[in-house]
Amino acid sequence: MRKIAVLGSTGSIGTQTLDVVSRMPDEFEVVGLAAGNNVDLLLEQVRAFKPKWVSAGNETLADRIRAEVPSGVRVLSGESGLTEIASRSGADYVVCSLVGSLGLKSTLAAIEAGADIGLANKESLVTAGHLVMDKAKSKGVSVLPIDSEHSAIFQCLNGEDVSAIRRLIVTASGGSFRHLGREALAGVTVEDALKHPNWSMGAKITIDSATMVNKGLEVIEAHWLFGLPYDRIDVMLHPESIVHSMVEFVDTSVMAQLGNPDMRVPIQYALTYPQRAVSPASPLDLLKQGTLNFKPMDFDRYPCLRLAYEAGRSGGTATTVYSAANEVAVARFLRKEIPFLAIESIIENVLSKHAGIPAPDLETILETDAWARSEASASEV
Ligand SMILES: NC(=O)C1=CN([C@@H]2O[C@H](COP(=O)(O)OP(=O)(O)OC[C@H]3O[C@@H](n4cnc5c(N)ncnc54)[C@H](OP(=O)(O)O)[C@@H]3O)[C@@H](O)[C@H]2O)C=CC1
Ligand SMILES: CC(=O)[C@@H](O)[C@H](O)COP(=O)(O)O
Ligand SMILES: [Mn+2]
Repeated sequence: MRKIAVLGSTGSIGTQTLDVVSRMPDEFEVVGLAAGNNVDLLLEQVRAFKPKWVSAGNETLADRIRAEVPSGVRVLSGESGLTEIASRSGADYVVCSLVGSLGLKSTLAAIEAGADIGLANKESLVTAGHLVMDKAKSKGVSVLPIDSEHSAIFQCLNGEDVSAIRRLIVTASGGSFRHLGREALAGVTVEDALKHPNWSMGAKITIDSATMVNKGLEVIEAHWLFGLPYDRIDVMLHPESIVHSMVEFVDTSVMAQLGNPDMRVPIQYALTYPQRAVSPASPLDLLKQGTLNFKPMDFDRYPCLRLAYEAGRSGGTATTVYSAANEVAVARFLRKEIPFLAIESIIENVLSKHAGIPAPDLETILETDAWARSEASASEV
C-alpha cells in the first residue's frame, strides 16, 4: 500500500485526486492533506481519509481543525506546514496540486525526502525546472505528470528515448474567448473568462487558458519533463480537447492519446503507473464525436505564448519572471482591478525590465520571483 499526501487537497485537482484514491482503498493510505482557506472541505476530507498530518492556510484555521480531530493528528499551518507534510508525513507519494510558484518549496521538499511526485503544479517546473528535475534525478524519484497534455505525451512516449522524437505537439483548446478576435478582448469580463469551453478547473488556470499563458507554461513544463529543446515543442489549436497531445517520432509515426476531458484519467495514471485501472470517466465514443478539428497556433492572437517561448529560450530566471508576473496579473484581473488585456502587457513589461540570470539557485529564484511580483503589482495599466 502506498502512503500518499495531497498538497492542495481542496482544489480542483486535489478533490479529484481524493476521488480517485477513494476508489482504490487497498492501494493507497492518505497520510497527509494540506490546503489553504477552505477549512470546511478540509475537515470533511480529514474525517473521510483520517490522515495523521494536516495543514491549513494559517494558524487560526489550523486551530479550527485541532478542535475537531483526535489528539494524535499533527495539525500545521502556512508554508512550513506544506513543506513538513511533503517531507515528514511518511508519504512515499506526494501529489503536488497547489496553484502557483507557492508549490516549489514543498515539491522540492517531497523530492528531497525521497517521495515520488504526481505533479499538477506546473508553475514549480516553470519557475525552477532545473532544480526540480536535477533533484529528482539525484534522489532517484519519479516525477509523474498529471497535467493532461503531459500525461498524454508520457503515455505516447512509453519509455522511448528522446532521440526517437522529432517533436511534441501540445494541443490547446483556445480558451474561453477563442471565438473572439483581439479587438473584442478589451471589454471581456471575469465571469466570461472563467467559462472554459471544455474543462472545469480552478480560477487561475482557467484565466491562463484564456490568455494562452497556460499553453506557455505547458511548453516550458514539457521542456523540463521530457528534455526537448523549444524548437521541437509545437502547439496546435484543437477546440474539442479530445486529443490531449501528440508525439511525432523520427520515422514520421505520430502517437496521440485521446479521451473525454476528465482529469481523473491522468491523475489516476500518475498514481497507478505503470499499471492501468478501471476509471469512472465516461468512455470516448468517436462515432458520436464525429469530427475533430485542428488549426495552427496564431501567435498574434495569443502573444502570451510567444512570450513563453522567448522566456523559455532565454532560460535562467526569465521563466520565473514570466510565471510570477502572470500570477500577480491574473490575481489583479480576478479582483477586477485591471482589464483582461493588461495581463499580457504586465507580463511583457516585467520581462522587458528583467536582466536574466543563468542557472539560478533556489535563493536567486525566490528573489527573482519576489521582484517580479512587486513589479507586476506596481505596473500601471
Ligand atoms: N484544475 C485542472 O483541471 C488542472 C490544473 N492543473 C494545475 O494544477 C494546479 C492546481 O490547479 P487547480 O486544482 O485548478 O487549482 P485550485 O485553485 O482549484 O486549487 C488550488 C489548491 O491550492 C490550495 N492553496 C492555494 N493557496 C494556498 C496557500 N497559500 N497555502 C496552502 N494551500 C493553498 C487551495 O486551497 P484552498 O482552496 O483551501 O484555499 C487549493 O487546495 C495548478 O498548477 C494548475 O495549473 C493542471 C492541469 C489541469
Ligand atoms: C486539463 C488541463 O490539462 C488543462 O491544462 C487544460 O489543458 C486547459 O486547456 P487549454 O489550456 O488547452 O484551454
Ligand atoms: Mn493542461
